[in-house]
Amino acid sequence: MPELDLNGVRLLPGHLDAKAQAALVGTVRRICAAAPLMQHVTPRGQPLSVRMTAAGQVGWISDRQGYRYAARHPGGTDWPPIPDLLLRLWADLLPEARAPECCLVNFYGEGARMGLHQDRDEADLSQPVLSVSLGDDGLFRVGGTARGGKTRSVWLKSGDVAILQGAGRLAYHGVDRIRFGSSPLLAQGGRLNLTLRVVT
Ligand SMILES: O=C(O)CCC(=O)C(=O)O
Ligand SMILES: [Fe+2]
Repeated sequence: MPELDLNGVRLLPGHLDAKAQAALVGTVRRICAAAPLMQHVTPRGQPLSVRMTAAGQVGWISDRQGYRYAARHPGGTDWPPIPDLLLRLWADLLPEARAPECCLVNFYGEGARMGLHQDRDEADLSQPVLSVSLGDDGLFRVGGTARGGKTRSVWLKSGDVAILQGAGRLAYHGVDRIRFGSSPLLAQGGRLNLTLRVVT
C-alpha cells in the first residue's frame, strides 16, 4: 500500500504481514510476562485507560511523582530487552537513527483511548519515534506542532507502521477510539501499539 503523510507523520499501511504480526504478539507476551502491563495514573491521580509496560534500558511510567522514563518497572524488575524483530525493523526503516533505548507497549482494551499529546519526554528530539499497530483498529488523530490546530484522522490497522520524524516528530497525536473486536489477531480483542524510542 502507498505511504501516507499526515502532517509530517509517515504512515506505512500494511507494512507488517500476518506472520510478522503474529511473531510480534509472541514477543509482546514475553515482555508482559517479565514486566506486567500496568494501569498508570497521571500526576493528579487519574488512571490512564491504556495499560502499559516496556522493554529496553528504560521504560516510560507515570505516577503521582510525574511522567518519566525509569530504569525499572514499578514492580522492581529490570525491563526485558527490546525484541530483535523490532530492532531489525528500526534498522531497516531508520538506518540513520541511533539505536532505540525503549519499546513502550500500550494495550488498549475496550473503551481505551489516548488524548492528544506530543512525545517530548525524550532528550534528543532529532531522533524518530517508530510506532507499530497490532490487533484492533485504532482511530489515530494527528495535528500540527501547536495545540488546537487542525487535525486529521486515520484508522490504524494491524501491521501498520507510523514514523514520527522531522516535521512530524512533535506533531500532536492521539487515539480517539478503537474498534474493539475488529481484528482476529488478539483472541481476547484489543489493540497493541509498540513505540520504539531513543530516550537519552
Ligand atoms: O497507540 C498509538 O497509536 C499511539 C501511542 C502514543 O502516542 C504513545 O505511546 O505516545
Ligand atoms: Fe505519543
